[in-house]
Amino acid sequence: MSSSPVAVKVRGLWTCFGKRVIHQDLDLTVQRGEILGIVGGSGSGKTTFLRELLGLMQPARGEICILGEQLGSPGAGSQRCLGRRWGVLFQQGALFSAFTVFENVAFPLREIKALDETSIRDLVMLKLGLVGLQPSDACKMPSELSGGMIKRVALARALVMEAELLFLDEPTSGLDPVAANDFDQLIMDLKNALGLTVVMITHDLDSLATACDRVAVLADKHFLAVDTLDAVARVKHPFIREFFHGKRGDRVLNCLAHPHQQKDS
Ligand SMILES: Nc1ncnc2c1ncn2[C@@H]1O[C@H](COP(=O)(O)OP(=O)(O)OP(=O)(O)O)[C@@H](O)[C@H]1O
Repeated sequence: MSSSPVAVKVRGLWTCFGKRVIHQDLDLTVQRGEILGIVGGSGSGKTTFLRELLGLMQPARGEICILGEQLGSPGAGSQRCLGRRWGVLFQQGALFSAFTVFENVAFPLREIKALDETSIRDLVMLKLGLVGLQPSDACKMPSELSGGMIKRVALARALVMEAELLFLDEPTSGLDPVAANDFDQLIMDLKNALGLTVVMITHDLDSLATACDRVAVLADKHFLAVDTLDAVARVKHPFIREFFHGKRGDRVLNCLAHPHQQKDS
């Protein structure tokens, strides 16, 4: 296992669909133990970038190093093995609708065929508790769960292999503000308790302000800025002005600058 302080390193990454260039010479470094938020306009290539980080898609050019291992390089540990060190939470949770909560979370453990049923049961129940679900939720079907609970089950499944790194795609989408805030808090608690590194795609300004240590802004095929929210919001670019300085953006940034006033605003 690598002890590098860098969890994700991307260098000179180009993505093309036919002649269309989506990413041009992207560089990104994510430190271990940080929560990085990625924002960008619709179609800027956030999901495509995430797919490349997950090894689901090959970039046209460039290098991606995850937890010290270069994606696609022979002999650097199989991608399957590396996959066990990271977890993914897809936008809609992507639970198996015909499986109970317990079976959904147990699924990756059963796939590796290395644990007996008692160990699987103990691990699943531990992870359900970690994400704030009750033991009685284990036998529920996904159709019986709220949006927030579905995200929590998906998170438990992403963590069940003892992931060191979590990739989250729009984790708070579809949640009301209270559930979204609870979920952000859960991500921060897990980061602190488990030392997780988190890379999340999000449009949610509140998530960026409360949960993310740094923000990467993807626009015009590049990362325009990768910095704290405060610093990023000061970059002069039309996308940043529109995204961070609408009415809601200014409120969030104001709360960030004056946290003691947050309750009054
Ligand atoms: N398989 C594909 N073939 C061709 N073009 C694609 C393919 N996948 C994505 N694209 C194009 O690449 C661009 C980036 O898509 P992507 O889904 O990564 O954007 P995004 O930033 O995640 O957008 P959104 O926020 O709307 O989900 C889009 O213009 C999309 O149409």
